[in-house]
Amino acid sequence: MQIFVTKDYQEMSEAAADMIVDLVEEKPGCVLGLATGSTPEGLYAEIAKRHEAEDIDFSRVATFNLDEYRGLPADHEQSYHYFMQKHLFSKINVRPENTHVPNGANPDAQAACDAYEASILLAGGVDLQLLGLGHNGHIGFNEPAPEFPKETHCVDLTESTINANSRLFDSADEVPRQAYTMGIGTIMAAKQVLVVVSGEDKAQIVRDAFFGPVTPEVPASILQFHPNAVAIVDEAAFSLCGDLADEGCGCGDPDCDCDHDHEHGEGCACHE
Ligand SMILES: N[C@@H]1[C@@H](O)[C@H](O)[C@@H](COP(=O)(O)O)O[C@@H]1O
Repeated sequence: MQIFVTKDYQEMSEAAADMIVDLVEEKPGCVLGLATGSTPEGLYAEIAKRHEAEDIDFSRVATFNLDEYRGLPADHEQSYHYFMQKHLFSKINVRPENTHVPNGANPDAQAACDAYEASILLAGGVDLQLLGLGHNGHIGFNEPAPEFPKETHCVDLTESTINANSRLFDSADEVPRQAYTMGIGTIMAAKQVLVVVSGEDKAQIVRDAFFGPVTPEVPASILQFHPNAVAIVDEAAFSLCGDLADEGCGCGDPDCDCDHDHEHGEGCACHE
């Protein structure tokens, strides 16, 4: 796993948007796996800006979101359908029929999840899967568990996730208790994975997930085994990992040989 450390949230968002835009330019018919949460908002804004300024074409891109709350229809303001529409889909020229989010309005969990998994396979699999990181190490809505769930499935959300996500609802009581999410197997099948993490409140989980033992109790730790995983983490989120980086500026890249005498991202070999 390659870890790049950026000065702040804005620099993290720009670096992640660059990776996604580069892929779309190289492979106009690529399949993007997308994520929700506060962390990707900045990078979606950057992508929208690049689309506008440089006419980046998304008309052949297909997208698959990681997850959706069970029981929320697509037009519910807290649904992930709505989030994606607001932050990205309405701002780029992606075709609505090419955007996919699990169908939270389908009460038949097995049918909704099986159909979603099949549609990813039919599209040829995900080229690049974007991920945020939950405070307990969840990715998508794969919560800490005794084993790694493989395919898209229905999950019971943990109290900590319900509380963390209640900031977006009127109260914690309104947060759905279940969600449909890609499984860890679905995520690991993506050709490339890009995790974005920002903020001091994520510092402990960054250390546990990216440097600790690989265990389903920290679902994101499995990404250490992905053959092409990149994490872009801001300094605040990386602040408990400095002693674990092999050498150099603390970015975690073993090939980095910079000399600490500069700001992250400036003249540092690992940011080129
Ligand atoms: N299901 C989403 C995850 O996909 C996301 O990564 C996580 C972290 O969100 P944030 O970026 O707001 O911290 O929250 C939610 O639970």
